[in-house]
Amino acid sequence: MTNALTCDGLRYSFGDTLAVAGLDLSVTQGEIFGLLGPNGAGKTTAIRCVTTLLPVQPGMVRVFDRDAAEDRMAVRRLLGYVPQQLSADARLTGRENVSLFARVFDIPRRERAARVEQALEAVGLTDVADRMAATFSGGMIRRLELAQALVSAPRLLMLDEPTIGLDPIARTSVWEHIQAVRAATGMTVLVTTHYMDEADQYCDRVALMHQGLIRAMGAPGELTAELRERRGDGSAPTLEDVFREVAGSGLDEEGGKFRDVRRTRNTARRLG
Ligand SMILES: Nc1ncnc2c1ncn2[C@@H]1O[C@H](COP(=O)(O)OP(=O)(O)OP(=O)(O)O)[C@@H](O)[C@H]1O
Repeated sequence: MTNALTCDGLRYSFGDTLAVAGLDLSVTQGEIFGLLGPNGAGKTTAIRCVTTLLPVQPGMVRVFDRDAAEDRMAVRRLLGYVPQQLSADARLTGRENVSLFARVFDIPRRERAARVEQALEAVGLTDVADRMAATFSGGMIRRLELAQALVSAPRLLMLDEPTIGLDPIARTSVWEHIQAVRAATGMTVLVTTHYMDEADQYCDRVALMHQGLIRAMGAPGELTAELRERRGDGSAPTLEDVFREVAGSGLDEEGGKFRDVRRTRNTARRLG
């Protein structure tokens, strides 16, 4: 079966900073795959390379067997992307925001209204679709952004820190909608997060990324079981413990550079 996404030695530098240092990754069709790591690990840069927003060399990124360097437009048509920074317009209603994306994606006029309704329904926003987005809670805004991405019926949906800054109830709701959409459509989902507990609960497989490289990859249960075996002391390690072992530090101590933390905090503040 064709992989939804293959990265083969993906590298990307900003000047002297090697943000992604040779990433090898395969995401199977239909899975929810988590790219995990602290601020500054290179997750967003890797995602931007896949979306074709950052240029890559031929052979480094393939989406459903289309090369991101050689077949950029075909790759873009297969993708949905919800960036970490907010992308909904507060002065438009929920429905207007999704309609705007339907026009941007060039969905034929006669299908547009139905596709917008489907997308709003998929994220549970039908009843509030005529309210201004400015009145939405942080969790509702995240779900609205999910609807914006879903309206084009992408085959690979990429979400950058979809639950950052949300309260636990809103986080659960965002994840449940992601799972429901996957179940209904068979869509593949690639999600970045630094919340290990969420990844453990909702992702089929995860890759733990640190300083531009993947340090461990597998189903969360497999990774923790392997560590339990290595330790052999009967303790029940978490994914956070696996990360600590492969990266030499926990996520909290890691911290990231000032600009990475500032960006995360800005997103969290605007949603909170
Ligand atoms: N536009 C940029 N210019 C210069 N350096 C950058 C830029 N974007 C990212 N970097 C650097 O590249 C590295 C990887 O950053 P990236 O944003 O990909 O990490 P991340 O894992 O997504 O973190 P976050 O959780 O903060 O989004 C960091 O060292 C970061 O400072």
